[in-house]
Amino acid sequence: MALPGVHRDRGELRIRESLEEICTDLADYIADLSEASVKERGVFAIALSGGSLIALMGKLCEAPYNKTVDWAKWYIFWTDERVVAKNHADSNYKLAKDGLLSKVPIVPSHVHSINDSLSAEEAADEYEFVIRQLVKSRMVSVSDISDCPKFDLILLGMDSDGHVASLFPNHSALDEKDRWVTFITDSPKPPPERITFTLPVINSASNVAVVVTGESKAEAVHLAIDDAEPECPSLSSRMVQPTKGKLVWFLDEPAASKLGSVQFCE
Ligand SMILES: O=C1O[C@H](COP(=O)(O)O)[C@@H](O)[C@H](O)[C@H]1O
Repeated sequence: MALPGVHRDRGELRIRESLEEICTDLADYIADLSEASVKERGVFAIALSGGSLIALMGKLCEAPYNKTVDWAKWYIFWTDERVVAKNHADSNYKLAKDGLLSKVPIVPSHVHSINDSLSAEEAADEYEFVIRQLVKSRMVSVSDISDCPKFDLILLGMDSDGHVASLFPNHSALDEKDRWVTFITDSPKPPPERITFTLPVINSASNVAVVVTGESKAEAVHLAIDDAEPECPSLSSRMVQPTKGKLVWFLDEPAASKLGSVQFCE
């Protein structure tokens, strides 16, 4: 059963009973945004996360999406990446390639992953430079408020600690306001070295979707969406507040099970 609604100032909540429903709704959502962006701009600039998200995007590899989405117009980026070889089991690029990109007709030169031969700091700097070039060429739009890149869609997962991308609780990376891409070398979740979009970039997107499933994440979903609690850690998931863009949460019922008295706006 779908429980659509808009949580006051925390975006649209799409709570679904089954993973099957989430996968279908997510595929429709992405396909619709892709069509609208291609119609408006001629391209679709999408940033992927790793983790459970890629499997939840699996419907896009099937009919009708595999034949109806204009894949050649997609430009693909990562919201975060582990600083490991691209063929390493921990690589978000490998996860997406194996689970999605190898199954749809993406243009290889439109796939922008990090240079895995560099240090974390160098990889972050170079990734930001690549994005800056694509903003200059208007392949990626630019926010008229923050001068940050305005991705057409940023897809986030959220771990049970409430982090999105590689922006971990109480980490100094949460405070980064100037860089578009930063790096960490002390990730509490292995591997330790990662690059990540910063919050100004995430919050400059035209659309942000946070896709969260499973009861293990219910407390983090509550902390991310419901009214702030005293002593709540600094959670990047709570700081996802697009300046002008639209925020949508895709939740299964177990992940949404601890949401408080959600004030749905009609
Ligand atoms: O380490 C990471 O974790 C998050 C969440 O993963 P999930 O499996 O709990 O959905 C992921 O979004 C991020 O890209 C990844 O680097």
